[in-house]
Amino acid sequence: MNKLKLWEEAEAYLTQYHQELETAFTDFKNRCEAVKREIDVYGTYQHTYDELMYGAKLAWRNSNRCIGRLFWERMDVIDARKATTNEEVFAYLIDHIKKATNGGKVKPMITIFQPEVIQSGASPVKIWNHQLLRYAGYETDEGIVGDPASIEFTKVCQKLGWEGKGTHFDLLPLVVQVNDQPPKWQEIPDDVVIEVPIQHPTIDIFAGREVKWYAVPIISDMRLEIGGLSYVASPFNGWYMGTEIGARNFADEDRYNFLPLVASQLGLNTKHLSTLWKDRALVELNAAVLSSYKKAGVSIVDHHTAAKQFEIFEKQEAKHGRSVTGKWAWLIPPLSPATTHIFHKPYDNTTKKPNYFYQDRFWE
Ligand code: HEM
Ligand SMILES: N=C(Nc1cccc(CNC[C@@H]2CCCN2)c1)c1cccs1
Repeated sequence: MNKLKLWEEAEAYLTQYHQELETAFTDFKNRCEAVKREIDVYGTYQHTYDELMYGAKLAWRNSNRCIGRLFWERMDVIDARKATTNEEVFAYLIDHIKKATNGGKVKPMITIFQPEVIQSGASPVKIWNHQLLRYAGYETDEGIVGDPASIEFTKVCQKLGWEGKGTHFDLLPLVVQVNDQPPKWQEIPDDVVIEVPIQHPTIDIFAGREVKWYAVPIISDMRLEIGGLSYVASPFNGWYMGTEIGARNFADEDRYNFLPLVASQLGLNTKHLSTLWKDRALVELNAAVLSSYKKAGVSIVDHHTAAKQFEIFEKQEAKHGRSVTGKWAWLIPPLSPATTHIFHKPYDNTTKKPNYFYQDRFWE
């Protein structure tokens, strides 16, 4: 990005920042002058902590695929821009897992490392994980063990020297890279992770198998763009919506594929699709996920409540004269979508900035 483009992006963000926070006009003008000069001299600029914090929250508010945006203003923002070594990065990541887990009362949080260097496009800190907590996947002679979605990344970790136990629920190591040196990996200490045993309240739906899932989803491979600056390592978490686990991670045929087992434990006739055995199994599986998290005292939201919260978000935004953008196909939940208001209306999928974006995998 050249200096002029960067200034245009910076000015657009500073304008929104000062307008929404209703700061004094002179403060806005002085800040613009300072940033303009900084870009002119250094080819880049530094956000103040407040600009960084508000930008991360706006990026969440602008995330078209997110149903959880009602709480966009309530997020802890950790400034990790001074971290430069692998050890410092690992420490921030483990601290993030600990603080966000908060004993089960999950706190939305983001940890923001140094931005990409505008001139060279180099990124000083890279996180190779898709999520800080995720289970390994292995291809074995007896078939796939663990999470099929992790098979490729698990091989990368094994090439780096990591060895998993080979169970269906092996937490992958953290893999980070600084200044394009070779990546380093580190196991996550057991005591900072909460995992939830998944059981149905009344039926043995997994036929005695130990099934669990981790408490906190922490996305660590997206790029946070604020005012022209790209924070390529900015892991963020919320809490889970039950269907993510019960209707996708456990139900997809190319994930844990538990529906046939659950249906058979429910005594359903799986010979004909028309018996709706998949639908009955899905409901019991999702009920089991929600009741298990609740029993464990770990935050989770059901898809009906989440849709109601999103409706309040839409009304709140309208009251502030702001348009809500969204991606319909992602906002509707994968279970009983038409029972939510979202299904019955269109959404404008325009991309506003600041926002979170996909970026190329650092390990391919
Ligand atoms: C607080 C509770 C939250 C809930 C219940 C929630 C729920 C969800 C769900 C269900 C999805 C769809 C995920 C999928 O289908 O794979 C999603 C997507 C997304 N959420 Fe949220 N969210 C929450 C907080 C956050 C926070 C704190 C951020 C960032 C600061 C965020 C940013 C996003 C983004 C960027 C996506 C799209 C991801 C992609 O395109 O792969 N969400 N959210
Ligand atoms: N509840 C959450 N779920 C979530 C949010 C964003 C992205 C993801 C992972 N999405 C990718 C998966 C894999 C393909 C389709 N879904 C999960 C949150 C994760 C981080 C903050 S909220």
